[in-house]
Amino acid sequence: MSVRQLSTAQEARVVEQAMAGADPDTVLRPLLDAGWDEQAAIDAVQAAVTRFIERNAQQTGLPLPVPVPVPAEPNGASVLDAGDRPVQVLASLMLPRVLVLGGLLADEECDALIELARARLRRSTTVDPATGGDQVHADRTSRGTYFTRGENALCARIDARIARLLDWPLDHGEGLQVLQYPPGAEYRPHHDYFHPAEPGSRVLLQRGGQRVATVVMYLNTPRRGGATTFPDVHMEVAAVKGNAVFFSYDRAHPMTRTLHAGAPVLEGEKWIATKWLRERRHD
Ligand SMILES: O=C(O)CCC(=O)C(=O)O
Ligand SMILES: [Fe+2]
Repeated sequence: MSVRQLSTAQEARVVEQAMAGADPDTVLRPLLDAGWDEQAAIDAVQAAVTRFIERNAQQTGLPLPVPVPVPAEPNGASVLDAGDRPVQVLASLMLPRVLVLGGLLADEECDALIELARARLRRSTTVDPATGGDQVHADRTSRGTYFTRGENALCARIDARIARLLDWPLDHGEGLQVLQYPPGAEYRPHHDYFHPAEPGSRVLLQRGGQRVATVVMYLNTPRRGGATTFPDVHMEVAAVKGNAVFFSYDRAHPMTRTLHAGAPVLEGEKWIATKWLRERRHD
């Protein structure tokens, strides 16, 4: 069976509706009413939207979007299944795509992760744009450590929980990074993707491709300060023990509005665990 094509007017309507965030049923309804077979209508709508995205990317010079984890639909379930634990959806934003999650970790898991990390903390580094190696940088005044994937039973459990929650293969995730921010420490605004133009990114991209999403888990509740902020949209996520913030970026570009920061810790300290998700297998 040949792929049925939309008329120019139908295609324009589909793109307009998709851009306005219409749900799939609304977009498909006029085609079904006009006698289209359901699968043919879905294929035609998908093809139209893909063509639009490609044209738009070409015209604007933007990179093409890649698939990212989609843990929740707009106005979907309030509680997500993470396999061994229910996780609450506390807030959701479409651009940037941000989900604030409640109860991703149990209190005891937060405490245990802190204790495992405490023994091996080092001053945090950032990626050296020239080489892709690590460098100590004033933008990042925390101390931290990395665990390899599944390094111990607790990390393995958290790695598996996140893979299940995000429906993203376990081996596409980097190992957990745990950070401690003492009072006054912060992580200034940055993107988590590797900047394509920087020479050092080549090395990092060879192993697993781009980062496409981040999960920042709060291992304690700082007395004051230490929110994760998204300056492009003036949003703050409060650091609350056991909660997490998920955000995804379908291309390595500021248009994703995923610029974010760890705001200064004003009183007490702040502990987080970060999981970055890659496009491909990260070994
Ligand atoms: O500390 C935070 O809230 C954000 C941490 C962060 O941006 C990162 O680890 O990449
Ligand atoms: Fe970050």
